[in-house]
Amino acid sequence: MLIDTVTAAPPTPARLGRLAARALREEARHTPKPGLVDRRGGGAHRDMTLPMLLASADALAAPIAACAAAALSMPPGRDLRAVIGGIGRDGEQRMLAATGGVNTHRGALWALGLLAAGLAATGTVAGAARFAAALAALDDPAAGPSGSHGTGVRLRYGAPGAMGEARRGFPHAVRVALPVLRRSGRTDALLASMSRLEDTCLLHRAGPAGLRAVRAGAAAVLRAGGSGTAAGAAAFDRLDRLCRRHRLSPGGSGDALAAAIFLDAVEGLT
Ligand SMILES: CC(C)(COP(=O)(O)OP(=O)(O)OC[C@H]1O[C@@H](n2cnc3c(N)ncnc32)[C@H](O[C@H]2O[C@H](COP(=O)(O)OP(=O)(O)OP(=O)(O)O)[C@@H](O)[C@H]2O)[C@@H]1O)[C@@H](O)C(=O)NCCC(=O)NCCS
Ligand SMILES: Nc1ncnc2[nH]cnc12
Repeated sequence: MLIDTVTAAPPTPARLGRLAARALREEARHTPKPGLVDRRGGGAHRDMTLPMLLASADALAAPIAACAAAALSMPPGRDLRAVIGGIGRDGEQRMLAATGGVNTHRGALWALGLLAAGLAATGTVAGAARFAAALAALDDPAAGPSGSHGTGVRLRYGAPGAMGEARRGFPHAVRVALPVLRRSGRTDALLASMSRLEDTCLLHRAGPAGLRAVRAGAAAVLRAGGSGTAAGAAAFDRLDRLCRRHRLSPGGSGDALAAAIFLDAVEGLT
């Protein structure tokens, strides 16, 4: 269920930044997560560690707070999109400085930055999703050509990726992961997103076949009753091994889980 009640007062931008960084740390520490960095190690990522993700999370508190502050200081529209684009690019540099050049949280900064802006401006999760979608629909006037993996995958497979997800109001964070998080916990929330998201991280690494295998593996765990049942735990183990063996990373779903943890924490304040 999407809650659309107005909070007494939305948290301040600084608090939203702290809550977002905490959500990113909690997502990083949550264990086990197939293919993702967790307390056991780097999963499918040879160049990431848990301490690196924690440092990256802390580096993003300030830019996410700045996105929220910007949304309070001007009406939604092209000027705000331009300001938030600048904050986002600066935030990406901070992330890269904290990680020695590794893209740990580009998608997460994008999602949590836009959602924090929407929470500051509207005070509700549903309002934040609409606000984020409307801002993402506007072109970023300063965006240069991007050689990102997401761009490559969009050109090759037509996958809408992180941009498409934002333009739809982050449905995998808001409508898929968040309700499952509340009902069944973080592991199943991650799996719910993995079973449905067209993750450009998976497409880039393993093409449509890799994406299909991960989606099917996550769906199998949920069909078996979730990670908390014996049959679900066995299916989870198979998925975990598959991701490690073939270096399959559901990075976009890691971001969706972090966003859901963030939204849940903000709603919990009211
Ligand atoms: C719009 C931007 C997000 C840029 O998007 P683009 O797709 O061009 O860029 P990417 O660098 O590919 O980053 C997008 C990240 O989003 C995650 N993601 C993937 N699929 C989806 C999806 N369907 N929906 C939502 N999010 C998705 C994903 O993050 C994870 O992947 C990380 C690692 O990815 P990668 O760099 O490809 O690395 P590896 O596979 O590990 O590479 P090798 O080691 O093999 O080399 C992972 O850890 C997750 O975090 C994608 O990475 C946006 O950034 C933008 O426009 N920014 C400009 C500034 C701005 O306007 N900001 C405003 C708000 S702050
Ligand atoms: N735990 C994690 N491991 C790798 N990439 C991620 N992106 C977001 N969370 C992640």
